[in-house]
Amino acid sequence: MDVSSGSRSARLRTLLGGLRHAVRLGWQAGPGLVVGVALCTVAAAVMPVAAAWLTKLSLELITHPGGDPRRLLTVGAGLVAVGLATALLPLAARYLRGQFTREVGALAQDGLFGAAERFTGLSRFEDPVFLDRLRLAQYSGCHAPGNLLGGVLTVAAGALTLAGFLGSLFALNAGMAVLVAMSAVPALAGQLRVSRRRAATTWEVGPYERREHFYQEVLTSVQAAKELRLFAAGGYLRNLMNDNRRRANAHYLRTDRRELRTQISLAMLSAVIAAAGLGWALHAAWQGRISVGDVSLFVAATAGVQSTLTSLITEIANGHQQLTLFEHYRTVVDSPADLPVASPAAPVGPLRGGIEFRDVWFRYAPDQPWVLRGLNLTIRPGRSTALVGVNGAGKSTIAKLLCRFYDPQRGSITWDGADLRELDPAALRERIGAVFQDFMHYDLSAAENIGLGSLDALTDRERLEHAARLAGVHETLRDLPDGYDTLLSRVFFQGDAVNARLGVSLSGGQWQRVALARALVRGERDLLLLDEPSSGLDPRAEYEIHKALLRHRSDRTSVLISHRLGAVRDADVLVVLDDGQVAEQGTHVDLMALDGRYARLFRMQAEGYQGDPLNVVTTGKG
Ligand SMILES: Nc1ncnc2c1ncn2[C@@H]1O[C@H](COP(=O)(O)OP(=O)(O)OP(=O)(O)O)[C@@H](O)[C@H]1O
Repeated sequence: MDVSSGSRSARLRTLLGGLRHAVRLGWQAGPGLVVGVALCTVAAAVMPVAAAWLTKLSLELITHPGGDPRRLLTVGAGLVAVGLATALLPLAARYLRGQFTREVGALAQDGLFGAAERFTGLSRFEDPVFLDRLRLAQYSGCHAPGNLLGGVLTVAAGALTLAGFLGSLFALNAGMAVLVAMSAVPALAGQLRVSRRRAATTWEVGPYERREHFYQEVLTSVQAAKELRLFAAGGYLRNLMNDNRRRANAHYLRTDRRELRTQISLAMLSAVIAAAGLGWALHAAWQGRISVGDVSLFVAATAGVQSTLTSLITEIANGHQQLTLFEHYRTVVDSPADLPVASPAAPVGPLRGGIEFRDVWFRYAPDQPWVLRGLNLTIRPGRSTALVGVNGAGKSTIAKLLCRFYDPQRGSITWDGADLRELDPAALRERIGAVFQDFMHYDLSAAENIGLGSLDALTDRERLEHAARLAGVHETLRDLPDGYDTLLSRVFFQGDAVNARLGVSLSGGQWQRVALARALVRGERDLLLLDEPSSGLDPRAEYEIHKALLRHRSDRTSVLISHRLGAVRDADVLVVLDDGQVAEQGTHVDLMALDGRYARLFRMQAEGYQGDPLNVVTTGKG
């Protein structure tokens, strides 16, 4: 629910729901800290009152000599204690609040990223609105509960002070007390409007700030540094970064101006009321109805009520803004599953009958073109299937659909006859090993870079080394300064602050082998997806790795994607994709005999290697 829209009562219900959620989160983070902060804040608020009473008592004891001196001593000691408490309590409250904010921030962050991890598909991470929300959720989840606790306590403490001042004013002029109190109503309404606008501004500037952040990252990332320096493109990106900052600032400026206008109106209203009150007080004193002392008390009480009301209203408006922003956190944490999961989900057995795409239509979003248009394809168990086609033909899309990162809009994909939508995605993925085209370089140790493929192998060095050997990268990793424990990163230090050492950077092909090892460490999974697993390898390495993989998976199901037809010609079935459908399929020999697209592409590549070097061609258009 968006708190900036909907009826007033719906908005209120949402805000109250948010408040309950924030309180629950705060309480989970540290009940002791919440109680500690509350006690310190309330105690600090009553200290001035205690000091006033003890001062009054001590003055009375002094002006009435002959009393018990021990009483004066006790009152004096009380005053010292109150003085000390007045100095120390705010410090203790600040310390506890800092600790509370850190604890609740860590808890909220864990909750948020736990929720993000529960999204089984990829579409949320490709949705700019969701990414904007995620950014605000991170901020508000970490800060809102702490700020709300502080706000609630400040309001409670302010209410105590306000009651004292308002009582004094009421004793002198009841009408004036009511008038000052009533002036809080437009002030509160105005400030709430401002806080709603502020929260809306934070949402509106989200896309600009996220883009600004992207440019900042690119301008300082080592991956982009080569191109940006060679192409001298840094200035262009810096301008884009500045442009997004300027746009965000323009939004903030508009909001600041509105806020200024509201606050000027409210300040003038307060001044008019205070002036009217002063006029009444002077007139009453002139006529002898009240004393000069009363005038001074009246002025002090009016100023006290107004300033306390202002700070109370500001706190309430801040709390309102925090709650409005906290809705982003709640929305992410309470988001429904992105892909429907059957309940109960059917078990996923070892692949025996094969995987079938039946009349599969798929596009990434309703406003985007179809990538697959009624695709029919069978992936036979125990066989290797190679997908071939021009750039954008949909090969990687098929690999992602096989992992159920998306669901097709029409048709079905079945695993041994069971629709993937009926299966538990985690159980399905347990049965799959994969190297994706855009595989990750993790700034972690070499062992972790492989072990992430199967967490139970993280501490099993033998398994890690076996996978690395299969991927042909064992010797490289073994010979690193700290072997498999070497950090594969140039942006973080290895070791602690005292013994910090630079990590190591691998070559593109070595990284690709590490990614392959990560897939292979999963062991004998039912399905292995290899999306361009050897594009960065030298020809000899590519040949060796393919031979090793064929040996390793001789009776296993594999889907290979490659533009280098020489690398996949030995696959049991070659599938040529075109226009979102299967254009040709068969063995290399079948397809060469067919003399269709595959044969043309294969001959072009072969000629490229043997003939005129200027005619080197791959299956890609781009
Ligand atoms: N995450 C995505 N969101 C939107 N469109 C996408 C996404 N991924 C791919 N596409 C589009 O889907 C089409 C198929 O892309 P896909 O990556 O499956 O092709 P491919 O055959 O693997 O290409 P290549 O040989 O270049 O790797 C392309 O037109 C691409 O623009």
